[in-house]
Amino acid sequence: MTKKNIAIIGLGGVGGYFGFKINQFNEQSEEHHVTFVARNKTYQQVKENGLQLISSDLENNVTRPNKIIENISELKNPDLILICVKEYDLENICNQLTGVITKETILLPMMNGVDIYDRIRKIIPDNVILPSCVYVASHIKEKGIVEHKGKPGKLYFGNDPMHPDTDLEWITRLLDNSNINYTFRDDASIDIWTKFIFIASFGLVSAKYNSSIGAVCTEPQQKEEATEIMKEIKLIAHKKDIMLRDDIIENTFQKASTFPQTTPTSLQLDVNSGKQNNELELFAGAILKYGEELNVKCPATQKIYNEIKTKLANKINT
Ligand SMILES: NC(=O)C1=CN([C@@H]2O[C@H](COP(=O)(O)OP(=O)(O)OC[C@H]3O[C@@H](n4cnc5c(N)ncnc54)[C@H](OP(=O)(O)O)[C@@H]3O)[C@@H](O)[C@H]2O)C=CC1
Ligand SMILES: CC(C)(CO)C(=O)C(=O)O
Repeated sequence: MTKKNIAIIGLGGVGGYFGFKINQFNEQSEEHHVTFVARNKTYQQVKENGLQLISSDLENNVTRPNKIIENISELKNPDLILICVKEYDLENICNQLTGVITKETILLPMMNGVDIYDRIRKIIPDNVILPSCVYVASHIKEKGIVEHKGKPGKLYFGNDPMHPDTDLEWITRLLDNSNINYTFRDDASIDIWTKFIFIASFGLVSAKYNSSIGAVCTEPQQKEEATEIMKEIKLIAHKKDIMLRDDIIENTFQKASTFPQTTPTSLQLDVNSGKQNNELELFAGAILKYGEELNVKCPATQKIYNEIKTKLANKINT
């Protein structure tokens, strides 16, 4: 097989975990050419010292890519691009990508959210985009150093509904070789909504209370609020013909209880540190938008959205 050009954009919790694993395999096999795209301090740090991943999964926790660049415009003929950024950076990344992708470039966004495919498709009309979601508890410890806790990360991804016959064999082989746990399906939409029901409800409630995944599972008031948000998302999914399992809510709490109790969510960390760039719109904003379009009332989401907005505004003023 000819060498493929693989790019990982964003070396945070997700890119620093999945990108690390792909690069570590490639460092030994030299099968492909891997480029990391990072900016500012992360770029400097990884260029000088490599990317570091602290994880009990690993023996060797530093990896160096074939190339590290600061600007997407320096990418050359990419075959596969992993987009591992927060949602508020997505459009900016996609606009830059329009200048460097070829007809063959495949995009794999590794992000939370149920509207990511559509948002990329608006800017990049023809390329293959693989809908996906990921489970991993990992975060930036310092720029260029990512810490992973708990179970190995897992990727769910599926065919592009616009290009269902694309041959993805080389990508699944790459994931196998990189020891990445994944499930591939023809249609990944149920997996994506299943992740969304978890992360939107847990993210919003943990952000409001500055609590953890464990507290949302066990504190009665937090559990009740998360349950009400999940019910609203379930109704929306149903109206969109996404048939989530009947016991999705119990199942979500059950799955959440397998995370280390103190695991934070990134919305919680961002809101409580007063970060105005955060994924509130990706979660509550999207639920409210779908609710309005599909005539589903979402009082629980509306209430918590307002409360978090107020909390953020107070953080600016203090
Ligand atoms: N972390 C987790 O455990 C999980 C996260 N997710 C989801 O995955 C997505 C990614 O999250 P996560 O990895 O945590 O986010 P992080 O904030 O940890 O990492 C994103 C990285 O992207 C970088 N970045 C943004 N724009 C550019 C650019 N133009 N060029 C180079 N680098 C860029 C940021 O740089 P800088 O540091 O300079 O801002 C940052 O390092 C989100 O949608 C999140 O909700 C899903 C499952 C688990
Ligand atoms: C485990 C957790 C909550 C880590 O932040 C996650 O899966 C996410 O943020 O999407």
